[in-house]
Amino acid sequence: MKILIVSGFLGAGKTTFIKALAKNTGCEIAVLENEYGASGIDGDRLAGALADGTVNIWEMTEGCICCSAKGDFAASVLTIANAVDPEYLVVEPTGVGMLGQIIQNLRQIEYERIAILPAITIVDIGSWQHYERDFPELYHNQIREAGTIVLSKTEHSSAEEIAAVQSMIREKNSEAEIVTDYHHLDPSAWMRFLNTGRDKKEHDASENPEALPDSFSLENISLESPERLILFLEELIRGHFGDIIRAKGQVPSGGLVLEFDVAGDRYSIRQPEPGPESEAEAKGKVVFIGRRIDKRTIRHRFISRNAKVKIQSLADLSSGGGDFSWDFESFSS
Ligand SMILES: Nc1nc2c(ncn2[C@@H]2O[C@H](COP(=O)(O)OP(=O)(O)OP(=O)(O)O)[C@@H](O)[C@H]2O)c(=O)[nH]1
Repeated sequence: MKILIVSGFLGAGKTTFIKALAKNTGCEIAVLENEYGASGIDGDRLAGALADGTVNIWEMTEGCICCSAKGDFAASVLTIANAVDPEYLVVEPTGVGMLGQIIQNLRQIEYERIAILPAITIVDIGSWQHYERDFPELYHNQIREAGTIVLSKTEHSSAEEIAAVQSMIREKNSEAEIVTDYHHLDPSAWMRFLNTGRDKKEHDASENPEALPDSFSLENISLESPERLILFLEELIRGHFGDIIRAKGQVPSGGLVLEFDVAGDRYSIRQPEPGPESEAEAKGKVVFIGRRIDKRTIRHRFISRNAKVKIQSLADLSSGGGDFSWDFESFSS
């Protein structure tokens, strides 16, 4: 089993890239997601996009895979190797995972049958300056420790914008291959992400990230109509609910189930690709990551039936604790 880590900051485009990788290589791929907050959002999106069932997906929501003190991550990878043994295991850390620590954790279980490939880091061309300024330790760690850097959201970027981000990357990592437009790669070129041979780089697991944001999630919620969702997201990107860096989810809205994403200061809404869960069964699940999140106001914007609320301090999560959840009634009292 070969392990490929696809890292990148919150909302950079990791899940989108993994979908494209699975489709374009046609290889047997399993995915291990480290998610925060409401479970199943990325898993549902991958399952919907790859509905033919050729990909196995697991989620770990109760801990950070950077944390070497907890053996859960390495143990989960070993279990997948022993029980399923896919040709490739793609690991998607949370956007606030320290890449050097994740690779060092995996080193403990590397042997002839488990090979770690050089990691990929996705860099969002529209947000790198902002995130590099606010989270330099974390951001630079993800760039320094990667073997390949893939730029995302470059469709409307100028040559100067691409050159500027390339020069920032080169200062931190002079050896990584930089892929500037993965959406237009030849099908044969996709295999180079998987045919790289083992990772030979030295990795630094000693670094610690700066204070991390918190996460707040709600499940079993809905909205009256699609218009309500638009109004809510407009308020969100204007900062009405705190300093939200990333939000995503799916919400039954009137007669439709809608999927939304907020990354940086932009939002998008779409209908989910058909997956294993039918529209009628689809439950509302939303997660917000940021600082000073106005949880009460957010909660009041949604209609809730036995809503499940979960709050995680991502900083505590990195050291293996700080995760708690309770039902809607006890939250309101
Ligand atoms: N235009 C454009 N949008 C993209 C691209 N990659 C990702 N996106 C959009 O960016 C948003 C976030 O993408 P995801 O793939 O969910 O990002 P992620 O890194 O997996 O997010 P987290 O796991 O929450 O950190 C979604 O709305 C995607 O459709 C890209 O290359 N171009």
